[in-house]
Amino acid sequence: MISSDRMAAVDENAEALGVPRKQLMESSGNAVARRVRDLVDPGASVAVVAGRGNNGGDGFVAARFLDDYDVTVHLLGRAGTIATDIARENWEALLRSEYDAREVRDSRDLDFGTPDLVVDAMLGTGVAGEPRDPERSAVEAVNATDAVVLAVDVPSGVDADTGEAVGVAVEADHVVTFHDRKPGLDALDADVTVADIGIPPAAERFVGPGDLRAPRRDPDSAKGDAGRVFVIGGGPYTGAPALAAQAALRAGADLSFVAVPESVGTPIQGYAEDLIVQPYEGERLAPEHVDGLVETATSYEDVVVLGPGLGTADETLAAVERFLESFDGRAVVDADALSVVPEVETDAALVCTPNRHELAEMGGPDAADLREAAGEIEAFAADLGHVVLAKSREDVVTDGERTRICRAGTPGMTVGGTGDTLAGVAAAMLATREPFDAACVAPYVNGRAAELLAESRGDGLLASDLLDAIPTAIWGER
Ligand SMILES: NC(=O)C1=CN([C@@H]2O[C@H](COP(=O)(O)OP(=O)(O)OC[C@H]3O[C@@H](n4cnc5c(N)ncnc54)[C@H](O)[C@@H]3O)[C@@H](O)[C@H]2O)[C@H](O)CC1
Ligand SMILES: [K+]
Repeated sequence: MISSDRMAAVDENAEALGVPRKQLMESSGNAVARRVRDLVDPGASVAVVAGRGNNGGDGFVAARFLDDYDVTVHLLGRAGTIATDIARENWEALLRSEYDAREVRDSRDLDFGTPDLVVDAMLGTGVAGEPRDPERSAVEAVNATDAVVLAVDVPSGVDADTGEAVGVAVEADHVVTFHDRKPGLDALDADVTVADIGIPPAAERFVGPGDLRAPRRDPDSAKGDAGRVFVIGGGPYTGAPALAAQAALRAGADLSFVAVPESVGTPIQGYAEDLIVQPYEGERLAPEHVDGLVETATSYEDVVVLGPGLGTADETLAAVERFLESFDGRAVVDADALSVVPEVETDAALVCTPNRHELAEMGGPDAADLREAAGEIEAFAADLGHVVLAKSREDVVTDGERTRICRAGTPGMTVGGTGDTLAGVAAAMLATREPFDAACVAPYVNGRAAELLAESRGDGLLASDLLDAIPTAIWGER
């Protein structure tokens, strides 16, 4: 089962893996034609009713695979308004080869005769709202025929995710959908087949550029803002919390707060004027600081980063435990704070970011090759009840049910501090995405940032160099 958002992401990932959309469209159209062959005999009359998006493009391709049928193609609207290059190219291919392909410039001119079969290629996953004319009239005309109706991907007017129709919708007898079932199709009274269109499994398994698409968290629950990040770190170390907090800003967070012992507040503020430093008394985090921190994080719905530079003093780890016991928001847990997670009962939604050694210390698999241990890491995350982003050359991201691999990055990233920037990016992503999504995208962004600097910095890369490259990794290349 695959949602339309995820499908669009996978589609873009496939393109980045060298399987362009036009090729997928060719396979889709071919699959539609094969289904036509199953349903009606050669010589039968087939009307392809096509919209101006890629759903229509699939219909144009299908026509080329049906030369032993009596095919007419009806484009709803003017060819000049075809929305995508690949659909337009396939339309023009029909014209050049003298297929019977017509523009329907006015819905009153809609006349596709009395075909044996109608291919509904009007609207697919790109539909927004109820079908407007000419699609609306065409949907009604299709429903009024006696023809067998074969819908491409999803019956026009039906929402692929919910199965609902806001206005009119095609009453399809058959649906050929692509790559994987769409959740909305289960509700339909139609026979559904799934066609393999040649999307490599890697497009789903590996995090890619498609995953960077618009945030998928419910905009209402995000309160319309890009999030405040609250880094709880520092004491024995000062660089780590500052890197995490700055990376969060570079990845789109609105505000970055750093709660640190007052002994290190001044140097940390000195690193960057963009940070809002909130000092608490003493030289390290201790249980007496926790109630105030929980209250701040909770009242502002901050995404917390817990761990960078905290150290391993007993009272600090007791404070981490106490924090997690009473916090019920979203947090990235990194570094020294990780060892506490398996011991604690928490209502918080956590993204844990262990490296290989920290993973083993948490009770996860002790493996030299994390990718090979992906199954065990998934089982560990299921047990833990939190998302695990296990960092290595190939990161393993899992919520205990789904597991993905992130291959982005460079050898230069073994330098200290890149884990801190990752934690900050993950927090910014967690402000606008679900935890698993955030955990998939964060190492991709951090790794892409390093890739962008590979030529200029090589093995001399510093974690602080990544800060500048993070925005380009997210927004620059799209
Ligand atoms: N990987 C894949 O799954 C592939 C899918 N393919 C097919 O592409 C469509 C989705 O194409 P897209 O261009 O995104 O959208 P649509 O064709 O569904 O529709 C967009 C088109 O329609 C107009 N429009 C939108 N809403 C309405 C409305 N309410 N009334 C009228 N018109 C509307 C909009 O302006 C656009 O012009 C997917 O379903 C598959 O069939 C590809 O083959 C590639 C691989
Ligand atoms: K359709």
